Amino acid sequence: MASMLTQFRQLGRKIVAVGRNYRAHAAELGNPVPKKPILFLKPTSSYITEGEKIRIPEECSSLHHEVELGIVISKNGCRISEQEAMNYVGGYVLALDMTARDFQDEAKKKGQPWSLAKGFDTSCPVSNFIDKDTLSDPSNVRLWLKVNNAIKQDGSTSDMIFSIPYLISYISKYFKLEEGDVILTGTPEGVGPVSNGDVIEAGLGDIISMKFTVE
Ligand SMILES: O=C([O-])CC(=O)C(=O)O
Ligand SMILES: [Mg+2]
Repeated sequence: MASMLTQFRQLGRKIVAVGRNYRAHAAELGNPVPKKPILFLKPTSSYITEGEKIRIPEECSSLHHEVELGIVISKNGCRISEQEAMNYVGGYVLALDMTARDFQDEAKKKGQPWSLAKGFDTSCPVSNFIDKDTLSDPSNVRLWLKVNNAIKQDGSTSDMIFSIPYLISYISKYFKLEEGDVILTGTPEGVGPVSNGDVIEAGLGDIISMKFTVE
């Protein structure tokens, strides 16, 4: 189970993240609903696994949690059709797209990239690898997140604007997808700040849960 995770870390494959894929999350930050997927990359050096701590980046005053379903790609492909897309899914991973919201707000205002806001060390905590068969319907699964035991995010992947097959097809028009790549599919509403000492617990239905401490 964990071997695939170790493998995608060692391969150093890319993390392609999708922004604003849930209407309610776009709305809560005052952003328009996108007509096309918004894509950004996180470096593989941002991965951490349970036992490692989330570190608030230097000079960040608003570190936000975003719980997301991650798709792990099983084979290389370009220009994958929507019909073929699910054949490229090797499994799933529960992920946090930790975001330095103040950095992102500043970047948005200045028309600058989000790399620092989204790609700093420890910004991509992930669960153990989830086998494809364990998650029979990725298009309808609960995503939840608690901070210090208080529920903050409680959504369903059924509210995604762009479906998993659509995202795989769209992304692969521009980026070659490779074995071990991870696609982060966006966060539902309820994002918010965390502080030093907070414990973040997140889960995918009752299939998997994970815990990370902010330090
Ligand atoms: O920072 C944002 O709001 C965009 C994003 O990653 C998401 O919607 O998951
Ligand atoms: Mg996100």
